[in-house]
Amino acid sequence: MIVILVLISGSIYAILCFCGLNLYLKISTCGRALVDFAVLTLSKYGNQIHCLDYVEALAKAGASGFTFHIEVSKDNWRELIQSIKTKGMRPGVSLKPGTPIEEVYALVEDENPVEMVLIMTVEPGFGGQKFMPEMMDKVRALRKKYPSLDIEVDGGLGPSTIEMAASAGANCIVAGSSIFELQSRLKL
Ligand SMILES: O=C(CO)[C@H](O)[C@H](O)COP(=O)(O)O
Repeated sequence: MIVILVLISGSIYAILCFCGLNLYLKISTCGRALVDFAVLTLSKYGNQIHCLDYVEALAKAGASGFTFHIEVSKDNWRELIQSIKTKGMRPGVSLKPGTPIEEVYALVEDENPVEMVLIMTVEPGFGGQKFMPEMMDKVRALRKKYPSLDIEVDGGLGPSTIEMAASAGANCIVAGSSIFELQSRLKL
């Protein structure tokens, strides 16, 4: 297993890579510990991932949010949301670029709903990919339907794309390369 930990301006980013699976932990220390966790289905092992297996460990580690991919949770998302909430974490659902936005509506409208939707604006796998502007249709559809929902976008976000995402209705972004590249430029 490879673990990469990076500290920038008080925020810790961790990436764990093992068995063909990448686990991304975003840890922010603004006020209280905040850890968002996403199981990304990038490899041939993707369909064998059981998100439920990770809930307890992440809660024990201090996570306050747990985001799972709908593509690997179609059969058990209700159980997963319940388990995440029982452990005191905030449930979120993520979807890959090829997954229609309609697939998350049931999770947002359920009596025990997710509290955040993460729209991948690149294929899950690695940083440095090109932002997919066509994903903004999903953001717009979601924002129109759910005015107060937290909508996060992840992939290729930076100074040239953030405005597109914000005006489509996203209120949270994940930025990797644009921050790290800036850091390296500042060190030169
Ligand atoms: O998790 C990802 C891909 O799987 C993200 O796209 C990544 O963490 C953000 O990086 P970047 O800003 O370089 O696109």
